[in-house]
Amino acid sequence: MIEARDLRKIYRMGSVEVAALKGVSLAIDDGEFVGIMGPSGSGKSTLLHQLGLLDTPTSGSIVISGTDVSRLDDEGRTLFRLMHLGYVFQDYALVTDLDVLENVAISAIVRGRPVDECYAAAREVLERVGLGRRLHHLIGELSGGEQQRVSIARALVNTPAIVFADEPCANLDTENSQIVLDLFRRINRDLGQTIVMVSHEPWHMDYFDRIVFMKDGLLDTERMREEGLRAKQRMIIEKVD
Ligand SMILES: Nc1ncnc2c1ncn2[C@@H]1O[C@H](COP(=O)(O)OP(=O)(O)OP(=O)(O)O)[C@@H](O)[C@H]1O
Repeated sequence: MIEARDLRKIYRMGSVEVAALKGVSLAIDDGEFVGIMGPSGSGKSTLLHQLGLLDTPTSGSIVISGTDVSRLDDEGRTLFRLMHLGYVFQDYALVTDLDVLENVAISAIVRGRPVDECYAAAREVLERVGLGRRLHHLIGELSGGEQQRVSIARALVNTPAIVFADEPCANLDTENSQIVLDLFRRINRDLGQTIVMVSHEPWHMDYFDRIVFMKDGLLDTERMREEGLRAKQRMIIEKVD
């Protein structure tokens, strides 16, 4: 589904250069729920932004569903994002002048689908995230957790190949974070939705199929090996119990 090779990203600010990614290669399979974790400043968001075509790497290649997206021009990237990818951000990024249903439907409308079909799809996906009774509420009338569920519905309405989520629980309390994570887990299991999510909360680890640990702009392979062993041990202990 996603194959990234030797991704490097250097941010330049005047004469200062920050190497945020120093050669990251990874593959993500169809239907995986992958967490990107690691300390602050390790390059998690930068990696997500490159994989999600929200930014362009300094070098390296990314192939998504067989398309070498690193070769696309700006227009091609915009179109690819629109047709194949969905996004959930920590600040929800919803349109406050529109109601819940419109916020989700508009994402399908801009893709050129017939308007009736877009509203039907928006209703269906809002039911799925448990907001079927909030269709005509304005965004300001919803809790943070509900707003994040609207943005998840918006990300899903076009049945994207991959949903990218950058710290979607950063502004939520534990209870709402749990609701959002349970929802992601359910969407992943029921729809086979591929999800790539950045998080820095250790308790989120239980929700992911696999975790990509970052450290100082590189994959933290040592940590990944340790966590893999820990998971294996847990499985053995559960079997013995
Ligand atoms: N637009 C930018 N311009 C310059 N430097 C940047 C930019 N974005 C990120 N960086 C730098 O790149 C490095 C990686 O940042 P990134 O945001 O990817 O880390 P992160 O692991 O997501 O951190 P956090 O958990 O704090 O969000 C950091 O040193 C950061 O200061």
